[in-house]
Amino acid sequence: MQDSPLARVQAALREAGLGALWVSAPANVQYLTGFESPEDGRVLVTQDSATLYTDARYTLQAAQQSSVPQFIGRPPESLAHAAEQLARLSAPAAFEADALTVAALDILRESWPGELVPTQGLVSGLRLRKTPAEQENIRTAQKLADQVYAEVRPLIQPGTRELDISLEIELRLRRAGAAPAFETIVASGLRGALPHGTASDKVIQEGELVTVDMGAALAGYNSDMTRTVAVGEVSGELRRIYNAVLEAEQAAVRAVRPGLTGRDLDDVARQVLERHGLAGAFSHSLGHGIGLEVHEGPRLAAISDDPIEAGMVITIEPGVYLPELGGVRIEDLVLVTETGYEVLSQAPVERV
Ligand SMILES: CSCC[C@H](N)C(=O)N1CCC[C@H]1C(=O)O
Repeated sequence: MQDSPLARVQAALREAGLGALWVSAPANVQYLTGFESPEDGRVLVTQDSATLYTDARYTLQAAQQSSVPQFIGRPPESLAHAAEQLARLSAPAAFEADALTVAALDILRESWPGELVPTQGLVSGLRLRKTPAEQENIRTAQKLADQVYAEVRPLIQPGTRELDISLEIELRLRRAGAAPAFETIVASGLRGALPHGTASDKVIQEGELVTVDMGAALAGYNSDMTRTVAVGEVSGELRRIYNAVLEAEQAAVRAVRPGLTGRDLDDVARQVLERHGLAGAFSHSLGHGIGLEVHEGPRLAAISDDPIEAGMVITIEPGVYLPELGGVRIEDLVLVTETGYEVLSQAPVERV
């Protein structure tokens, strides 16, 4: 309890001179309570209590899953209940500025007494470094993704539609009790130049590269991995960009250790691609943290000062996208350890 996420938020409230925090970001609601339908939940955390607010569709589920007491009801009753708690406080209450619409804030201001101040990162900052239990959840999700990828890899053949690859992946994830962490990306041939090229009805052809970007969501935690594979013999230019991306990816993975920033790692990959004359075609950032959300801190980007710390789980995913030729992305899921890194994604990276 002493070091639970809730206890740490309460300590942060005391330190910041805040009486309470209204938590509305779904991942933060789940992190603090264990409630697995967090889009329909909010939490009021005070310095010495916490209440999960949800509605009657979740009475039983919330009782089973939530580690904090529940109030079952909708606004205005739920907000009136929270107002009673807030009326007892002498310090201002805070809300999550990055997870509340202007309209929702207006309703809170009309419903509650006292000052309401914006905060950012109070809970999501705690989520950056994963506990051993969270690491295990992500590891398990990735193991399943590796297994599903291995089962589906033989289907990536001339004559198969991209859609049929993604359907197979998603069906197998669901059969195993998981869900796709995001809409599976299967981008073949020229479509490979689309970084978010979700599967289409395009038929895969001999001589194409196919990028598969997939993740499993299991027990609330997500995995994320990309492999690009060749179907038959590919052109020399496709082979060149594939090997450049692979070199960039491996260099960045090997550089991972605590003490760097997200920018340092992004630089490592970008410099390799620069040497190959391909940095201009690397149109996104190197990677991101992952956990209860697919995209969370730290950012691994040219503009990111985010520190890399032990316990973080990050993706390393450089890509090169050339509209006249296609594209390549290779992505591993990496745990930052005290001394360096551990690669969690085990699906083979193929030679092209
Ligand atoms: C829609 S989720 C995409 C998952 C993917 N692995 C990913 O994070 N990216 C693919 C292109 C870059 C990066 C991103 O920032 O979206």
